[in-house]
Amino acid sequence: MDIQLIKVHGSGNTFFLLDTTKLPRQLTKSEIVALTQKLTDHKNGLLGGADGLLLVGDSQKNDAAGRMRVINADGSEASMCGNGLRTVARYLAQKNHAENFEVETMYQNLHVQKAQDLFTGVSAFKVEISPVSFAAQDLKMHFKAKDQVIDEILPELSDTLKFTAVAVPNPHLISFVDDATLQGPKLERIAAYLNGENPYFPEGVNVSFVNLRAKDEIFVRTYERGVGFTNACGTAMSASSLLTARLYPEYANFDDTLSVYNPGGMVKTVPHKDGNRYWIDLIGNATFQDYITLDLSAALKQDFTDVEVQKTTEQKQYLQFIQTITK
Ligand SMILES: N[C@@H](CCC[C@H](N)C(=O)O)C(=O)O
Repeated sequence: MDIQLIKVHGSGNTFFLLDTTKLPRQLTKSEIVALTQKLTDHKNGLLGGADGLLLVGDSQKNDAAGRMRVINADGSEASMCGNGLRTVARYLAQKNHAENFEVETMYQNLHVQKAQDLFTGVSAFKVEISPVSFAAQDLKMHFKAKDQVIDEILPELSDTLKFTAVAVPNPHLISFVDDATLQGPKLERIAAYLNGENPYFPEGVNVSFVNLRAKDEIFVRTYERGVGFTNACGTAMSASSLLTARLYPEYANFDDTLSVYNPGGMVKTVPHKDGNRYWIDLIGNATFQDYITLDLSAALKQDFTDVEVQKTTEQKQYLQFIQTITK
């Protein structure tokens, strides 16, 4: 069976996007896991691999333009993906000739909207990141007698770093650090531990270090659950922006725009608060790099010899955009 994929990225967070409505039959769970692992493998995968697979389907209740499922590189399914949602929004916008609509995700329909191009040929979308929760049960977090962790030292992880745990709705553990710590080995040590067998986050957690750069400017480095280090994680950047406004009001205000730099580029975010409800707007590129046709059974054997690839010029333009920003 031939399948069509698009290799896409948001801030260098890379995915293969598959419109499952175009398949003659639906894929089984084990085919989805195996296909993701074979495609995304950075050594032997397709086109240098990727960080995950995005499945675009029909909205189940028919109250959204489509549905997004997110499969991490290791085959686990995530409840949300901010960078991926921008590319799915662009895909559905083109498919349905619409600019402003909702996309169904695991827990909630989310509002998405076309935004102004970031640069010539660099399409951008604004997506809603929601629902937000600090509750241990939503994070599937188990620190003794703690219902939430907000800006506290967790001696189980580090004697000096303060952490905040927040679900948006996928789980994030975030620490604000200085420049040396941002680039140092602690992030990998802590994140690799929490994404292996451990009593605190048995289902794993995305871990980010954030550096406050200037008013309305932060840098975020993330080690993702189910993937490892990625160039950027949209939900992590959104959660980090919200925490900047909540914990460091001298660096950001709710309802104001932040520039969030990351190893793969830059996005804009706007954290919002209404009583106890938080949400974030995430605005950034939705880049389509390659249109791909391949045979499913060959792909499941990691045989990519007969794959047809049509490269776009969008990555060239994205790299030009990157030249215009200072990290
Ligand atoms: N890269 C994504 C997040 C993908 C899911 C994450 N690894 C998880 O398991 O929660 C983003 O841009 O938000």
